Amino acid sequence: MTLPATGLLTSDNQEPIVTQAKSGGCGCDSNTSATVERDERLLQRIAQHPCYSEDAHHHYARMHVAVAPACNIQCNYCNRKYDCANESRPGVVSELLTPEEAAHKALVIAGKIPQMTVLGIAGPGDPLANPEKTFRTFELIADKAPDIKLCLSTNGLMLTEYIDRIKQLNIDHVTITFNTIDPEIGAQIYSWVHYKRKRYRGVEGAKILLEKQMEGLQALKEADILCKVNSVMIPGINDQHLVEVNKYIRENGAFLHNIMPLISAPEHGTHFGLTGQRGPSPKELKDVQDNCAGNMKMMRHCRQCRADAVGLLGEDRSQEFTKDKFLEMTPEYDLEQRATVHEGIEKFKEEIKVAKEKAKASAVETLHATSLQNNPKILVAVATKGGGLVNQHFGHAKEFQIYEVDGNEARFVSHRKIDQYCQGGYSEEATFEGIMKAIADCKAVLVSKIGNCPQEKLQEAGIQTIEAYDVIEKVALEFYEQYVKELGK
Ligand SMILES: C[S@@+](CC[C@H](N)C(=O)[O-])C[C@H]1O[C@@H](n2cnc3c(N)ncnc32)[C@H](O)[C@@H]1O
Ligand code: SF4
Ligand code: SF4
Repeated sequence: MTLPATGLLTSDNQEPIVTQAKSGGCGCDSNTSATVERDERLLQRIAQHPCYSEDAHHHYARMHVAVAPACNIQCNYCNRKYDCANESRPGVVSELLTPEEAAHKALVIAGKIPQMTVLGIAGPGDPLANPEKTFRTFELIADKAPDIKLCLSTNGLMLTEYIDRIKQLNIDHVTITFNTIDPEIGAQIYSWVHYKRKRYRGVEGAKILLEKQMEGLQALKEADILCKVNSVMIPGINDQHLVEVNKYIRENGAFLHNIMPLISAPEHGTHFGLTGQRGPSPKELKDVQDNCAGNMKMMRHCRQCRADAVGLLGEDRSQEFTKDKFLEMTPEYDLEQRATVHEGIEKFKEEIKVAKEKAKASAVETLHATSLQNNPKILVAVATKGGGLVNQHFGHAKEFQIYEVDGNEARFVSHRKIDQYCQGGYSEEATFEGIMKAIADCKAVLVSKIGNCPQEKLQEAGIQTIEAYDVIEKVALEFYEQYVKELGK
């Protein structure tokens, strides 16, 4: 059965909505049950994928294996030669692996981090410009670890050539980077495209790439493979145009749109880094995401990971599994043990759902009881180590998750990286300034604990601190109740 890849997911940041099928006259509606079944199946396909499901990203981890060094195009924002072990950025990788090493690493990590459910190949180059290494890696892993979902991220140039192989290997999630649907704009983003042994530049190259990407998207739809589209937002080049890209991909079967900010610094040695092309501000990014969100589901929790990232999104454990370390480790992959861990996570997710619903009902009631005419929206910053909980000390956070809260819901909207406040007594003044900049538009910070000094400083800046160890949405909505009560006085 070929599923329509869109249509079920129209609400931003929601999991698939069970659509209301039109009821037939007899009251017994086979359409409804077919739709429910389809939605259920779709839910199952993404429920444990931290990138395709915002909800899953609190609980499940992914890993990338860096087996694909070569690329068949040159994007003006990419330089795979620059490496920094502490930096999390696409294309960055500390060491390349052979398929055998990658499979060994995957099995080691599947044992040590059983919540790791997805293995992706996302470079450092293009997986489909390195087909033998890519597919060999997938084959080895599919054979030994059948419960791990396979995923790949490509510029799309060679997608149609390998679609059968992708389908055969049961790769259920494919990402295409689609920065534009206009070759004139493409000419400003790609310096060359290498196709069928010839190098094309300018509009000619961008046109070939675009045609192949469009064909690739169609092929994924026909093969019933879930497709996420990445678009790098480049102010002054494609920022205004991304709504059109969004419309095109939505109409052509993409499941999810991930608009990511351009990362560009002179020291990265990219064309854009050297020409001073800036990336978007968080507000510019959110505005474009919001403009597209009416149309389709947007991904807002992407962390723009390294090509060898390991762990929950937002935590990078790649340095624990460098080649010298993981080659010494014996794989302890245990299918049953992993299934038990996943069952536990699913049960926990259910509990969180119940807590969220209760908090929501209470917030709606409180809002009604106030004299407020509107339903004000506020932002709160959350320190979390995962699990969908407020559970991290202010001083240990390396990022804050930002939730938009109103009287109906608390909704994840973005994450903001910060330098950790606790530096053992050094440069805390400087890091606090950075933190303030990152969360200046938030009304509260939700943390498991916070020291007196930063708490007072936040208060002076008009940001409240809430200490809690509980479900994020619950804490956020409880704060909201308190906030509207004050506002309504
Ligand atoms: C490193 S690429 C690997 C996969 C594949 N070659 C591709 O480009 O889709 C993974 C993602 O990172 C994005 N990316 C690479 N460099 C970037 C940068 N400097 N800023 C923002 N995104 C970047 C790419 O556009 C792509 O969506
Ligand atoms: S396609 Fe991917 S790997 Fe190739 S240059 Fe662009 S971002 Fe880099
Ligand atoms: S780069 Fe984004 S989509 Fe890819 S693994 Fe990281 S969070 Fe997921």
